[in-house]
Amino acid sequence: MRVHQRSVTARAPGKVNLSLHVGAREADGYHPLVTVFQAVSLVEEVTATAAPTFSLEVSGPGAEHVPLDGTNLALRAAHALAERTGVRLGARLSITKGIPVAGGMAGGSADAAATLVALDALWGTALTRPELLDVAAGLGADVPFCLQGHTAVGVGRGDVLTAAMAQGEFHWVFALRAQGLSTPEVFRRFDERGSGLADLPAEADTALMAALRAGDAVRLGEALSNDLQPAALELAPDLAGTVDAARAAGALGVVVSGSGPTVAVLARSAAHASSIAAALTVAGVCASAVCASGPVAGARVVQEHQG
Ligand SMILES: C[C@@](CO)(OP(=O)(O)O)[C@H](O)COP(=O)(O)OP(=O)(O)OC[C@H]1O[C@@H](n2ccc(N)nc2=O)[C@H](O)[C@@H]1O
Ligand SMILES: Nc1ncnc2c1ncn2[C@@H]1O[C@H](COP(=O)(O)OP(=O)(O)O)[C@@H](O)[C@H]1O
Repeated sequence: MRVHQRSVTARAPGKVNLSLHVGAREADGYHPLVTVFQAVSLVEEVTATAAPTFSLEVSGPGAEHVPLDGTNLALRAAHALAERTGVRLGARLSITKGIPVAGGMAGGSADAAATLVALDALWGTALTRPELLDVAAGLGADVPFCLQGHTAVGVGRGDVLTAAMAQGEFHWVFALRAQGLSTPEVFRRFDERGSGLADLPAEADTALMAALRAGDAVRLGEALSNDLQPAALELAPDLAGTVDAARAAGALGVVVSGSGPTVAVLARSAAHASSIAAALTVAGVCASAVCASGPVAGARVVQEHQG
């Protein structure tokens, strides 16, 4: 007889940094940031099933590049939640990837955020949002935003969040690169270039925040920026061709997402995004081009099975 265990499935979004200002490296190795995140409709799903010990399986695009050992962010999230709550239970975690691995879109962080939400429900630990955000911040700079979703300004390491006023739906094309970029390596190249010496702004760009409040995609496209982009382009010079091709295809704005190498391309509408994606694919300037929209909600439970 097959025994069905109780399980909970949670979904968490990837992100694009609409602007990313980076200051000089601090003693702890991290860089202070002023960034505006937008959560987008490329998502990860994590199913947590009751089990006496922890185990992990990963499927979907790029799954073969995801570590299955204790460094996996989903497993780290599970252990962090168990420690925080004193729970002595395990879980079988099954991740379905929809966010490019090592793509600058916070795929691993989304797995961690989805795992926290799924296990909080499965184990009945019922942490408050601030408590979950606190556990998330201990796992990585992007994890709190994957939990929160929508559009937000991030300062500190990018983990101190304030929700941003935004209206409307924005249409994106994400040009994916076959090989990812390592976030620490991009920050290292940023340091070598001496790029972090300019003063960090006190707050997020006024023009960008106004464009979000107005739901104005044209002005948002003009306001996109990323201090890590020159370092990412040095490490992956082929990205310059992707950026140029997206501009030539009529994009409202083009920016490397986070530490790259995914190139985020803002379009006027869903149909415009499809035509830009087709143009990038035909031009052969990326491994694939996927359409998505934002903002979307943060990590949340989407299904529960009672077992
Ligand atoms: C660059 C950004 C922009 O949103 O995103 P990604 O491109 O990774 O998606 C983030 O700052 C990345 O966040 P995340 O990937 O969660 O970083 P973590 O795991 O905490 O840190 C990985 C490494 O990145 C560097 N790091 C990260 C954040 C930060 N504010 N300063 C840093 O210098 C450090 O070298 C750190 O050891
Ligand atoms: N659950 C996970 N999914 C993807 N990558 C993970 C995961 N856990 C740990 N990693 C490691 O984190 C690195 C960064 O991956 P990812 O979060 O996808 O990209 P980025 O930090 O560029 O947004 C990967 O190369 C991988 O070694």
